[in-house]
Order: sequence, then C-alpha cells, then structure tokens
Amino acid sequence: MTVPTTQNPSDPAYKKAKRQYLKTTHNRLEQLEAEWTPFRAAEKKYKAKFPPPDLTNVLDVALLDESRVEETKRGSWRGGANAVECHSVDLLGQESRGRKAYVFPSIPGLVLLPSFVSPDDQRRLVRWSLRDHARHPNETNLDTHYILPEEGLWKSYISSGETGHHEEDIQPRASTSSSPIAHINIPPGPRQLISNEPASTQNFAKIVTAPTLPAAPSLNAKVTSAASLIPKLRWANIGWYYHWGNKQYDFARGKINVSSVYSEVCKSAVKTIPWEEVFSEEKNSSVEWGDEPDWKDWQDSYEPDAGIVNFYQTRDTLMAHVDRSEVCATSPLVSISLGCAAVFLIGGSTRDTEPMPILLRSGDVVVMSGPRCRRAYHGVPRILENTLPPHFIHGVQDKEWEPYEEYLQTSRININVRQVFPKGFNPGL
Ligand SMILES: O=C(O)CCC(=O)C(=O)O
Ligand SMILES: [Fe+2]
Repeated sequence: MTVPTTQNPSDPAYKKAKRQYLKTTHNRLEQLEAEWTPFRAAEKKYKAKFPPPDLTNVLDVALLDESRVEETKRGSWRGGANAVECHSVDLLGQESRGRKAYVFPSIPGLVLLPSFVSPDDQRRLVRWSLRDHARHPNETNLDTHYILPEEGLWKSYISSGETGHHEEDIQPRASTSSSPIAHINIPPGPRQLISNEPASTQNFAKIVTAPTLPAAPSLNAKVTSAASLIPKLRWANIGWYYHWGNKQYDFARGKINVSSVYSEVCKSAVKTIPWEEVFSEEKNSSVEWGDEPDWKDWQDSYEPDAGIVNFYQTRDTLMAHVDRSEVCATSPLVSISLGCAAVFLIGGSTRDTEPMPILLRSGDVVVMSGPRCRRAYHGVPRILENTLPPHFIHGVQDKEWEPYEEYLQTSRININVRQVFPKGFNPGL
C-alpha cells in the first residue's frame, strides 16, 4: 500500500499542498523569515509540504548498510549517507561484534545506533506500545478528555473490528464529572511549549512541592469510538507520572514500573556503547560535567525510570524542545524509532545553533547524553510517508499482525526513556 505523497507532482496531495503554499506565501512577511532562529528555519524547511524538502543534507546511514537496501529503496525519501560529520565506533560485547554506532564531534554525547533493534524485537515493541502500554495505569493524552476502556483503546478497537461493531461507545470525561473541581487547561492535541525551570538536585525540594492541578477535560469532546480515537493517540507515559501543566514530574503520584520490554533494550544500548571513545575528544569536560564525568558508571548504574511513548501520524511534528525535567542532566536518554522514518533535528543549548538533521528509520536508536547533548534542543519536523520497512509487511504471516501493519503505514512510534535521578541522589520519596 502507498499513501498520498507531496513528492509526486501528479498526486492530488501534491496539488493540494501547492495550492495551500501559494495561498499562504502570498501573505507571508519576508521580515518574519529573517527573524527565525536557525532551529526554526530548519523546522520550517523540513515541515514544508510544498515544495517537498530535499533531504540530501539529512544524514541517512542506512544507505551504507547493504542489509537495509530493501528498506531504503522503498518510497522516494532518502537522505545523504555522508551528509553530516560523524565517525563510527565499534560496539562492545560478544553479541555486538561487528556492529557500529556513530558519534558526532559537534555534539559530544550524541550516539546513533542504526538498526540496533532486530525486526522481531521491533514488532514486539510495536505490539507492546499499542496494546499493552497505552492503557491504564499508564496515562495517555486521551485520558484527560475521555473515559477509556479498561482493556485499553487498542484491544477495544481490535475487538470492535472482530465483531463488526464500530459503536460510539467512548464517553467524553467532561459530561460525566459532576463535581466542580479545580483544573488547569491543557488543550488536547500536540504537546505544548511550556517553559519550565530545569530540574536539578538544588531545586528538587521546590519541584516536589509544586501544586499540580489536574488538567481540564475538553468540553468539545463528543461520544466516540475506539477506531476514531486511535489516530488521536499521541503519547503514553512511562514510569514516574509527569505533570504537563508545569512540565515537571508529579512525584506525589508515584511511579509505575518500567516494563522490561523497554528497559532491557535501553540498558543493552547503554552497556554496548564504548563511552570512553564517545567522550574522548570532549574538551574541558570537567567544567561542564560538574565534579567528575559520570559516564564511567553508566554501564552499571544506568536505570531508566521515566519516559514517554510518542505516537506520530504522518502529519504530526514535535517542536524544538529540551528535556530538562529530569534531575540528572547527563545520564543517557535512549530513544527508539519504530515504523515510518522521520527527520530528527538536534542542535545546541539554544535555538540559535543550527541543528543537525538525521533521518531516523525503524529500529534505529539515538542516545542523548552528557552535558552538551542531554539538554540540547531537538525536535521532529517531519514523518516520512511510504517508508515502512519490509519486515513489517512481507513475511509477516500472522493474521493478528494485520491491524498493526495498517496502523504503521501512516505512523511512527518513538519510545523515549530517561533516568530521573543521578546515581547516589536520595530523593527521599
Ligand atoms: O520522536 C523522537 O524521535 C523524539 C521524541 C522526543 O524528543 C521526546 O519525547 O522528548
Ligand atoms: Fe525530547
């Protein structure tokens, strides 16, 4: 199956994007463009539906891998194999023999592990994310606005397909809450840009006691069905609860265990990275690391306890942001890509650094770590249609897999896992 694309001039999607472009550019103030930060300019470039962006400057290391030819030749989105300055390092351990990671002199602490997750494990993670994780007790973006089925949205969607019933059976939360309780307003839809104070061991006591009003259910939400809500699923929380209103963890609500399905992949990535080589070229490191670089401990001490699973449809984007709610500002953040490919941008400590574009494909893992990278601005301006790798399509004989394949045709899943506390810090929770 191919989905509409803005790359092909005879495709209606291209024509529509062109009409839209001509309409909006008519009114565009040139001055505004001049005021864009380099990060904003890059976001605009890769987001553009028309003309479709040229990806030659986007690093696409899958093009160097013969075993990924079937994957990279699908559709027409391809980056450049040598678009960005980087070099490869060998992964550690028997199981990783011959496998490589890429490191980037301009962003020490950024590590790209192409194709780190095997096709079988990718399918396992997709199933887990949709069916087992995006449901109670893990919070999702939809919980604020709808009373979701106990069995989870995905199972309810599948069973409605099996029985042929697409009933409108999901109630909006607003219509059922009778008692007037205090709320804050968090609009439904994409994550909002809210400026938060970077968490640290110094301000931790203040963060723990910050008031955390629940988000207000939307008054516009209507009775609906699981099938209509599935494309609206945007995120599911992992581990410690997160408060989106003040962009800090809500430690008072406690923590749900991080499933080993996720944590094992993340831990094996951290264990297999040769950290000494990753940070060997870093200059003046002790200044930025504080007392002592802590990477020497990561192979043993890294323990993920928070994060988010992001669900993107091909039209979705994630704006430039910094993940700074974790008390530990250096410990690895491990990010797993599944499904359709995406353009990922990563820059520096402000939006004034020109970001590096990297094409992330299914199974790729990105690790953001150390003082120069863990809190660098990053975002996802584009999900690329028709880039689903063949191992999600051909050869999957399993009938039960079909709805996952159908979902993935227009979706990307990102599992983004973090460690909140540095080694040896006692939060007293
Ligand atoms: O989707 C991605 O690759 C990045 C997601 C991300 O930056 C986040 O969840 O904070
Ligand atoms: Fe992020």
